[in-house]
Amino acid sequence: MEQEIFLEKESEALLLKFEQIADRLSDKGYAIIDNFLQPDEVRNLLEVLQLHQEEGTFKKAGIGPAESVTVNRQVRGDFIRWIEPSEALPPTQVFLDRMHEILRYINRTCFLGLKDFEFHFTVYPPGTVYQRHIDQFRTDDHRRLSFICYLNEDWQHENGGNLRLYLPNEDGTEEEVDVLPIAGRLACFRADMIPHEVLAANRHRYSLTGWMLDQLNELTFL
Ligand SMILES: O=C(O)CCC(=O)C(=O)O
Ligand SMILES: [Fe+2]
Repeated sequence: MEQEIFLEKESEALLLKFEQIADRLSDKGYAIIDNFLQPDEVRNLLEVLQLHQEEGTFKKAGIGPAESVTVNRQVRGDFIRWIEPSEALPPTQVFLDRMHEILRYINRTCFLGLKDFEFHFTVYPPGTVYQRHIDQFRTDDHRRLSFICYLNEDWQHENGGNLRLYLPNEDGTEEEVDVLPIAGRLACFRADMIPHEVLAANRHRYSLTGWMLDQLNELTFL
């Protein structure tokens, strides 16, 4: 009985978060939601991330075949490990299920016609950055919304590593919003509209990064 009441409260709280995501995305083009992941979910996902590190399945992230490795490293210093849903470990599956729920909620409320998503685990070693960019960099790109969930326990301002969003004003100027990558926090934004960058941190910076797509995932490589 108590468990049921607890679950009800949990799903109410989650629904409230989905509402906030949808409202803020349509209103301002971005949303920052705290406690999107509970501390135990963060811990479990960190364990999976560590497991993937031990397996050696993280790869240096790329920015396109034309770039040289050195240029690439200056532009983007993270290591990534794509999630294959059919092979996801239980904590990752819980996370993917939540993303499915969000996708359905956003489609009901925002009419974006989202069809699928893709996510990877991400590690930024100390001192690495991702320079200013937009996630939907080509017109035939199917990324509509960017989602980042941070997994950094006990992260302080002194640790750096902010996500910096550049919000376009109507008069052509920009407003900067800095987001500290604290555990459980979700940052999401319009992939086609909002330039952003990752600033250097003095600790390893862990996250799950992904995109809501307007086409089924397996087709995006065609
Ligand atoms: O980790 C972040 O805060 C943002 C990552 C990012 O911009 C990207 O992977 O495209
Ligand atoms: Fe990005």
